[in-house]
Amino acid sequence: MTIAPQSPPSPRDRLIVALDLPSVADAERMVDQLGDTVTFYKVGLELAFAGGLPFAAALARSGRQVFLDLKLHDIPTTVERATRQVADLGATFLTVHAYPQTLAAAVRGRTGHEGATGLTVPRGLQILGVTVMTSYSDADLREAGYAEGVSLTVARRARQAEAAGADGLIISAEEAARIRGLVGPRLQLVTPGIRPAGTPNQDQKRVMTPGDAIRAGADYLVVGRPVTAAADPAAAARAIIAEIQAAS
Ligand SMILES: O=C(O)c1cc(=O)[nH]c(=O)n1[C@@H]1O[C@H](COP(=O)(O)O)[C@@H](O)[C@H]1O
Repeated sequence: MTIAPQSPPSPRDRLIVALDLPSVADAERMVDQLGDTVTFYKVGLELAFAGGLPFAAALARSGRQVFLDLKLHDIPTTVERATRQVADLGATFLTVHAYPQTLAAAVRGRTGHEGATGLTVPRGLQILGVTVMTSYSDADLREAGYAEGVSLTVARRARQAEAAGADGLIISAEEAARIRGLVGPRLQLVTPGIRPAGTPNQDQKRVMTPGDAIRAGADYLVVGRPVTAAADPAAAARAIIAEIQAAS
C-alpha cells in the first residue's frame, strides 16, 4: 500500500475545535456558527455517547476533517476490530491510549482496512497515541502509580508509539520541542491544553498559548472551551488562527 503525499496544512486547518457539547443539535449549531472559519472538528466522548458518531460521519462527508477522540484502550483484538469499524466513518484521526499493545492493534485495524484493496489510497484514518493527559502533573501521575513523572513517561510513550507505527501523538505543547527531537518528522504532534492569553486553565495543567505551541513545533492545536464557550466563537477561532499564522 502506498500513502498519497500530503501538503502541509494551512493555519486554518491546524486548528481543531473540540465539540464537547451535550447534543448533536448543540454541535450542529456550533458548526453553523463557526461556518467557513473552522475546517477541523473533534468529536469526543460526551458527544459520541449522545449520537455523535453518525454526526461525525456526516461532518466528514460534508468536507470537514474529523478527529474521533475515543481514547480506545482494551485487549488487542477488541482494539483492532473497533478501529476497523471507526475507519468506515471517514475520520482523519482516532485516539488510542499510547500503550504498545493498544497502538499496535489500532495500527493493524486501520492498515488492514486500507490494505484490503492493495491499491494506492489517499491517506485514511490516522492513529494518535495519547501519552499523558494534559490535566496530569507529576504528582497526579505518581498518585496513579507511575513514578517516572510526566517528562519521562511522555518520552517513553512517544518512542513506543513511533515503533508501533502510530501516525501521531497527543502531547502537551510544553513537550513538543523535546519530543520532536526524539521522534522523526513522520509523527504528527497534536496538542490540547491550549489557552489563549488571559483565558482560564480550568482543569488543564500543562498549557500553552496558540502562538507558543506552534513555535514549539505543534502540528495541530486542539481547542475546546476557549472557542465553544466564547461569547463569539467564530471571533475566538479567528483570533487563534491569526496567532497560528503569525507564529508559522
Ligand atoms: O485526546 C485529547 O484530545 C485530549 C488529550 C489530553 O491530554 N488533553 C485534552 O484536553 N484532550 C482533549 O482536548 C480537549 C480540550 O478541551 P479544552 O480544555 O476545553 O480546550 C478536550 O476535548 C479533551 O478531551
